[in-house]
Amino acid sequence: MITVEHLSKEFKAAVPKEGRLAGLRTLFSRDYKVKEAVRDVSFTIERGEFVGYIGPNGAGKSTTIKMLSGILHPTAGEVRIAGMSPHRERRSVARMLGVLFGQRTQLWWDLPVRDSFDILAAMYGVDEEKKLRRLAELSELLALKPFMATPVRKLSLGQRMRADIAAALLHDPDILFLDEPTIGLDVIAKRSIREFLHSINRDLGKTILLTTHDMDDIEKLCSRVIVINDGRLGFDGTTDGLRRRIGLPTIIHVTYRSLVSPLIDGQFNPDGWPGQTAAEAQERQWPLRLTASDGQTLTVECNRDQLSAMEALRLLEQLGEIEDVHMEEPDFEEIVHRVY
Ligand SMILES: Nc1ncnc2c1ncn2[C@@H]1O[C@H](COP(=O)(O)OP(=O)(O)OP(=O)(O)O)[C@@H](O)[C@H]1O
Repeated sequence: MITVEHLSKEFKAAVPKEGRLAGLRTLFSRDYKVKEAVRDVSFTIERGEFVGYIGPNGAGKSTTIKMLSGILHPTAGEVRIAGMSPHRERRSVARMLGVLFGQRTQLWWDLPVRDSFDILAAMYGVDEEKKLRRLAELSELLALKPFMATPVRKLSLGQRMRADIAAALLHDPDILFLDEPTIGLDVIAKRSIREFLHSINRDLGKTILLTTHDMDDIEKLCSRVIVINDGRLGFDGTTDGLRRRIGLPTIIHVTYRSLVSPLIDGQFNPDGWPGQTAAEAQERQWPLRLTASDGQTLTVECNRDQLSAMEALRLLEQLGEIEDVHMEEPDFEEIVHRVY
């Protein structure tokens, strides 16, 4: 559905001058600094995928989305949307795309929301009957009714974002590019937008590329994540794959009814685990690391790359009769920070 091959974008910016009339001299200067915002990025996205496109500030996310939607022309490389170039076949591609930049509205600030929808429908060639049907559906799903007659400047941020999402979907595009659709929203507004996005992906098969700094959005919505850092692609795979690659341990708290003490000096018995071979014990290849012991409760770290949760539990069972188990998966935000 979306193919990106060796995509790069350079920006030229005038080097600022200092001293008298600095602004004017910068304006007429021929000294440029080149910023490589996106460098040799390649990926493909299949129909119906929900992909997170993440990276730290200034990584090149918005620049990529602008190239994917034909707003910016790449310095090198190619983008294909359903086989078409968003730059050369802009009109045809625009019909397939809905784009949202959460930081900027595409609605008319002083006009009632309804009027903005009318203008957008006319721009996209959506006929009256289809427009009314789409608006009725979107208004129901995104609860737009109470503020359809309100000028955009008077909307709350959550209302404005819902109106902007409706605007991006008015012409029923197959693909959505969403740049920070939950920025600045409270927990409830975020949840309602997340649920809406999840349902249009799952039930209507919309292909979605989502850029956000909110790792909860990514974890809850995206099966796949692409990480970009300093313009370069750093990771492309599943969210689980990202967890495995970073290898932060799962923390397991086990409370025993009676503990067959595996501990000597606060460490696991160096003679090995029950069930461990002598050779494994000798090499001290402990599959779990003990981080705390408090009476009947042990806290251990388990590297899920080496050991599944079931295997870890089977081992822990051999130390005594288990009363309760609590597992803490590594925080996704923490994982992502390690990739940045
Ligand atoms: N029009 C422009 N002219 C010059 N430099 C630009 C321009 N647009 C973006 N840049 C630079 O390109 C780099 C990537 O910017 P981009 O907006 O794509 O990052 P981003 O990943 O979306 O960041 P953020 O998360 O902060 O929105 C930044 O260093 C930015 O300053």
